[in-house]
Amino acid sequence: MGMTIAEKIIAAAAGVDSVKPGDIHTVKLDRLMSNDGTTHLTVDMYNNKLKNPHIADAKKLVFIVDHNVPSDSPKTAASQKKMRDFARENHIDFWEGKGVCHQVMIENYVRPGELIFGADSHTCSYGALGAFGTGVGCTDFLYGMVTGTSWVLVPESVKFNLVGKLPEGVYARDLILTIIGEIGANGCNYQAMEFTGEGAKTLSISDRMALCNMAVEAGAKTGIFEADEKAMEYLKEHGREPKAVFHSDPDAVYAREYTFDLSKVRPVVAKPDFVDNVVPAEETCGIPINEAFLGSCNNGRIEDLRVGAEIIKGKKVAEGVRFLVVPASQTIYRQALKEGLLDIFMDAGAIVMNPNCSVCWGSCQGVIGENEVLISTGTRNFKGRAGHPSSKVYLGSAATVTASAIAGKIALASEVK
Ligand SMILES: CC(C)[C@H](C(=O)O)[C@@H](O)C(=O)O
Ligand code: SF4
Repeated sequence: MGMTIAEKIIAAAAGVDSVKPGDIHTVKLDRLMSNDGTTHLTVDMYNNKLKNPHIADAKKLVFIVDHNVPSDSPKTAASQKKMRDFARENHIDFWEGKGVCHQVMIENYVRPGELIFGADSHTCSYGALGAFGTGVGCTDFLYGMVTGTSWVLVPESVKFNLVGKLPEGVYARDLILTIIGEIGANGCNYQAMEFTGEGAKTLSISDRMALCNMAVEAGAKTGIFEADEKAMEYLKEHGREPKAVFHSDPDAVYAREYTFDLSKVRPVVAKPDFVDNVVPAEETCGIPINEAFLGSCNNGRIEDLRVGAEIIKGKKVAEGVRFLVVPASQTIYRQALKEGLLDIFMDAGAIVMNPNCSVCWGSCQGVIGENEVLISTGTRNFKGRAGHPSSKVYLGSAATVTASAIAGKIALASEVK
């Protein structure tokens, strides 16, 4: 029986010829990533619960401080110190303030064909480069750290056949929100969302990241693209070689197949308090906002900043509105600086922040108050995600977020021209 890319990666990690959905395999992990959301808990378990604490292979571990950076309280400072000290003592790659973990991973580590566990739900982003990334809790992370292995229940794959090309002014962000709106927040529970077809080839690595990153918002175990020429080019630019390049077999079995015509996608917005509460952006136009956020591992890349800068150039952020612009990594920050994008944002009255999760995580920067409204390029709009339980989060593309910052209410880019 043929296998999908996801199945082939698991088979290789398990050292077997073939796997099928429902099998449970012990797998060798290529890499493990953990951030300041939970690493202190892992370190506590490591120090207090294990009889013989040791690390299988420190070279496979990456610790990244990105959620609350710079730290915002004595409590986070203490957790981060624990993480920092542990990384130093155990020779673990450590990043702090360099960017959102998934962006740092894609820029510096991820290789096609790898199996990567991250103590963060959006680890599924790594499928943009043809790797199988998935989120685990810190107990599973600890097991992987100590043994270098873990177990995987092979997921079914679901095929998303993409045809056509996204129209001008419509983005991968609109596409993934459209997909999630259609299939629902449980639409691909514990399945691998494989994005394929001619339309997939038209998408940049940044677009592919935006798609795979939000696979977990449809309940998926991972999101994945085949590593094609674009992925190889990205790897080359970043000085890396693939581990293995897998293609799905023509007779691979899928639980379901969907076709999405990219040319028919339009700007959409996910209304509070669920990511699948997706409507045409027009339906939300006019809703007053207090804050707009352009950033996160979903939409804080240079491509997104370019979209925002082009819209806001020569214009001003609406009075009384905070517009937070947060490049997803320092590399992106420097590039935006070089291209003059940060000047454009600052001239317009935006607040440009250091690379971090910012208000996507909602505990460090830009936290919103009672009954306030945020329009965001972050990943989630759950109740209280960005601050006060009565506050509301709308999710839209970089274009919609920037246009809304200018208008002071949810708006389409075409309205602020
Ligand atoms: C802090 C972390 C564990 C969490 C996640 O798992 O995704 C966060 O990144 C999020 O986006 O909600
Ligand atoms: S940017 Fe948002 S989704 Fe991404 S890791 Fe940070 S909090 Fe999670």
